[in-house]
Amino acid sequence: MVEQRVRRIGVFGGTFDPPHLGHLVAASEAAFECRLEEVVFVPAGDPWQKAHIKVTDAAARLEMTRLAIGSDPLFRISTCDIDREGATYAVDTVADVRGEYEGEVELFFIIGADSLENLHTWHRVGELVNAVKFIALNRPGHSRSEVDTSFGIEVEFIDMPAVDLSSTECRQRVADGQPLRYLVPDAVAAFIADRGLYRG
Ligand SMILES: Nc1ncnc2c1ncn2[C@@H]1O[C@H](COP(=O)(O)OP(=O)(O)OP(=O)(O)O)[C@@H](O)[C@H]1O
Ligand SMILES: O=C(O)c1ccc[n+]([C@@H]2O[C@H](COP(=O)([O-])O)[C@@H](O)[C@H]2O)c1
Repeated sequence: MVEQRVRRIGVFGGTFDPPHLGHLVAASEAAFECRLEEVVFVPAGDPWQKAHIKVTDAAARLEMTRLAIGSDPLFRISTCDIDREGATYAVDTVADVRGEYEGEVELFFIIGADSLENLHTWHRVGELVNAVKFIALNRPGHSRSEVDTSFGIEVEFIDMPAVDLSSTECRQRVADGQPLRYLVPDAVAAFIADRGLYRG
């Protein structure tokens, strides 16, 4: 009997408002270092921890994420978090993405060091850490030592070439009339310009 290989899949959730080169490098490095056969980008429907800031509508963030990954065969999108009603919880993301595959898959949640520091505040985090392993990426200003791994989380740290860039900075640059050239894929910059996003 031929033994079935367990597929190794990365789950990369984010608000992606907008997606930028930090996200793409993080996904690519995680896939390479952890031998993932696919990375699923999952734009958040309702990122509840960002309720205090204005978040661009989900359809536009989804379209920008589609444009950002382009035709890269390693990347795909899941709309599960946008399709689900209510606050977006990673524990639901992981269950829904698992349901998109037939057979056994091993899921790895890709996360920046800044988000990892807040993991203890996430909804039903005990269930989440039992359901997935984490791949954590360095982010300027955040160090591994600040991460609490005491609650049973399995995490592999990857040292990617540091990208000192955030979606906040991208939005601010547009508001200030500065270019996004080479900070986001060209197609994303064109979409932002066409739609007049982030102009303040
Ligand atoms: N430059 C980066 N390097 C490494 N990880 C990143 C980087 N930017 C974002 N991430 C990670 O990608 C995931 C999704 O991030 P998100 O979409 O919130 O982008 P962001 O740049 O952090 O946005 P914002 O500035 O609006 O908070 C998070 O796990 C975050 O830590
Ligand atoms: O599950 C939670 O409670 C939870 C709280 C905050 C963030 N997340 C997830 O973390 C990912 C990155 O979120 P963000 O807000 O940094 O873009 C995205 O998939 C979110 O749904 C999840």
